[in-house]
Amino acid sequence: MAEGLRLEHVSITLPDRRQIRLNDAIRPGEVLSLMGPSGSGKSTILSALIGALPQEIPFRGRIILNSRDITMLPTEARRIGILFQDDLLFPHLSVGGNLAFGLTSNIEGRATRQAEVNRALNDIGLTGFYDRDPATLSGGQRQRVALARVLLSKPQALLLDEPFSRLDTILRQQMRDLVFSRTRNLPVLLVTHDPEDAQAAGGRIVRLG
Ligand SMILES: Nc1ncnc2c1ncn2[C@@H]1O[C@H](COP(=O)(O)OP(=O)(O)OP(=O)(O)O)[C@@H](O)[C@H]1O
Repeated sequence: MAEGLRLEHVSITLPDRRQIRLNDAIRPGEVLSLMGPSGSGKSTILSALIGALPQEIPFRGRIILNSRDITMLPTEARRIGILFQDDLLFPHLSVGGNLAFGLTSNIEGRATRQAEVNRALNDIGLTGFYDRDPATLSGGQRQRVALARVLLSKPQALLLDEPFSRLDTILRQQMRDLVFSRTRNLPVLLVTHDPEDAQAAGGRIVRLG
């Protein structure tokens, strides 16, 4: 398989000497759910994938994204997006300003950037939110903005780190639908404690620990 995210013979040794081993591939449009008890190494795997593993945690194996070996690349060159439980927005910028922030280097011209951000906001049901102060957003709206931000960065793979766990039941369902419908062309790795998240994702489940 050339397209997608491959973890080839990945082995990570945790500080207490436990080993995590993964040899798997996620196709574009597939969601692989990673489950396991607290401390089993789920966040450590995400750190390894984005290239942010602490020096003291040894990593072996290769990470291949769309045929490109990204194992040794710095975080910003990997083209992997990540959505967290609690995404932080710059408080001194508007919602639109936050979203435009990451675009400055690759899209020329203020009007073009603004149009691109407005398209992204429309796409996630936040039409007219460009000038809003992030402090006035609800938890669900913040998660939508975080989703728009990660999609605007045009990742080739997406990691989801418990992105639904702070939301109430109804919002959670809506956010799952939104995330999975907007990421159909990407390989997605979902870290979750919630079996319902994994069920909604509809893909395979890998258990750690
Ligand atoms: N930088 C570090 N220094 C020391 N220990 C670490 C470091 N990073 C992770 N660990 C340890 O590695 C183990 C795995 O942690 P990790 O955060 O990956 O687990 P997790 O499955 O994501 O847990 P949770 O579900 O609680 O988020 C834990 O025992 C943790 O204490």
